[in-house]
Amino acid sequence: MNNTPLVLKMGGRLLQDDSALDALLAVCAELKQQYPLVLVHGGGDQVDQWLAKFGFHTEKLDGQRISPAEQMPVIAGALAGAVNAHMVARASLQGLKPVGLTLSAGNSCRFELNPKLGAVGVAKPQDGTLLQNLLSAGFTPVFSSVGHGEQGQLLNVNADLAAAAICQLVQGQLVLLTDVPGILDGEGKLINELNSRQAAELVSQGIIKGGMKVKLDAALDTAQALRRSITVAGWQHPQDLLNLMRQQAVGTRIVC
Ligand SMILES: Nc1ncnc2c1ncn2[C@@H]1O[C@H](COP(=O)(O)OP(=O)(O)O)[C@@H](O)[C@H]1O
Ligand SMILES: CC(=O)N[C@@H](CCC(=O)OP(=O)(O)O)C(=O)O
Repeated sequence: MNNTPLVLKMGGRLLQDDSALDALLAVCAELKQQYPLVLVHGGGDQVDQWLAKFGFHTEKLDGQRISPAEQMPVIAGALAGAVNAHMVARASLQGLKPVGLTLSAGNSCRFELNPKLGAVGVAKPQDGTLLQNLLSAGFTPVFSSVGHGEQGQLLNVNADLAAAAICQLVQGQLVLLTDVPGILDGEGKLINELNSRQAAELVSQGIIKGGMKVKLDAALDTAQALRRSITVAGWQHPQDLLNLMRQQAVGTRIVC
C-alpha cells in the first residue's frame, strides 16, 4: 500500500452516464487496493438543469457560476443532494465504502469569498482529522463542492478548486478527470506537459479559457503547494487511470 492518497475529481458528462461512471468506479476499486482514495465531484450540468427547472437564469464569469444567495438551495440541492447521493450509490455498488460529505464536514475546508460571484467561495485546506480518520478506517470520502461561510450561509465552490483544496489537505496526488483528453493546444492537439510559464502564454493567447482555465489554476496552485505534478485527463478510457498510476504518459501533466 502506497500511503499517498489519490484524489480524483470527476466532472462533466461522466456524472450523467452511469455505464461510464460504473466502469471508472470499478477501476477506482482496483486503485483503492494500492492507495487511500478520495473522490471529489462536480455537477455543473445538473445545476444548469435544476436552475432552469426552477425558472432561474444562470451565468458564468471566468468559468465560475455567479450564484445569487436565493439560488443556493437549488444549487446545493443538485450538488450536495442529488449528485452526491448518486455518486455514493454508484461507488457503493463497486464496494468502495463511500461516505458522502460537503467541503465543510469536520471543518475540512475554509472558504475565501468572491463577492463578484455571489455565494461562491474558494476552498482552502483547514482540518484533515475527519478525512484521515475515514481513510484509515477504509472508507472512501466522496465530496460535493458545497461548503458554508462564517455566517452559516451555503457556498458554491468550483469542483476543481474544491479537489485542489482536498488534495492539499491530505498531501495527495491529484487527477482532474474531464470530458476532453487533457489540455489542448491551438490546433486541438493534446499537450503532454505544461509548466506555469507555458500555461500563462496559452492563457494570454486565449487558447486555455473558461472551465479549463479554472482547472489549470487549481492544478498549478496544487503543484506549487505540494511540489508534485498534477494530471488533467479524460474519463472516457478508465484503463488510462491505471496506466497513469504506472507512470505512463496520460493526459496533460502540469508541473510548477
Ligand atoms: N485549451 C483547452 N483545452 C481543452 N479544453 C478547453 C481548453 N480551453 C477551454 N476548454 C474547455 O474547457 C472544458 C473543460 O472544463 P469544464 O467544462 O469546466 O470541465 P468539467 O465540467 O469536467 O469540470 C472543455 O470541455 C472545453 O470546452
Ligand atoms: C462556483 C462554480 O462554478 N461552481 C460549480 C460547481 C460544480 C462544478 O464545478 O461542476 P463540474 O466540475 O462538473 O463543472 C457550478 O456551479 O457549476
